[in-house]
Amino acid sequence: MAERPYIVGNWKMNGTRAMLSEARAIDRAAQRYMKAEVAVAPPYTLIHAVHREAEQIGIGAQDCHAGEDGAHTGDISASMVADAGAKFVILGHSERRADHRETNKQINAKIESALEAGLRIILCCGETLKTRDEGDAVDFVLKQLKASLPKIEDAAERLTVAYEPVWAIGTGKTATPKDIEEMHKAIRGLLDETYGEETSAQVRILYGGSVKPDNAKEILSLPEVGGALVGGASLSAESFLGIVVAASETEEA
Ligand SMILES: O=C(CO)COP(=O)(O)O
Repeated sequence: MAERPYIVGNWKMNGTRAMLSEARAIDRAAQRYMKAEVAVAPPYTLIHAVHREAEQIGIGAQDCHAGEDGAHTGDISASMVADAGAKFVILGHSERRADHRETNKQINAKIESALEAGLRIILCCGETLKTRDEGDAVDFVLKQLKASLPKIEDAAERLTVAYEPVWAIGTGKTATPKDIEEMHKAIRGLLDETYGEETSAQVRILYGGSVKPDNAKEILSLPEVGGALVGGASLSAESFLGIVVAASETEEA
């Protein structure tokens, strides 16, 4: 794959200003591993501060509202996160779908709004264990994506898809290489169908779900895996950088 592997830390609802030293350490070390593209998505409260610390890594948000501004107490718009220094936004994470009942339609509206604000998008998808056990994982994920993918031929280079099986998030369980490969190939097929092969080739597909330094190399070497979306292991510079190192070693694979 021509593009550098994309390693993104999703800090979720973790981090106070004490975490800024971790962000600084990640940023300084990332300058030595230029074969990987490294980014973190801190909570809203830290976006601006991490942005000020960072010279190398990309900074993103974990969500945004679909509207531009107005009476939406507690919400943050795409242009507001961009103003704080975010260059991308994670949308459709399974924790948002579960905790806030976000639908594919709402996620699609957020994507359009974020693209409008000039942000890059990481669109998450993934099945529950029940769906996988019923043999419907691929169909389910493709349906999620079909309903939320933006109509954006010209913005494809700003789109990344992240496959995150719900049952692998924060559980220490990872999907098998065979399952990851099967799902990523199916997602690529859908992207080819939706945007055409040339445009689809610009969209990276990340894997997320218990990625750690000791399994990163195997996962990142799989066909169609263009990087990783990392939760727990992104909260310390040491473990996150272990994944960045693995990514920079697998780049030629
Ligand atoms: O949800 C995830 C990243 O968005 C994955 O989380 P974990 O790496 O903690 O399993």
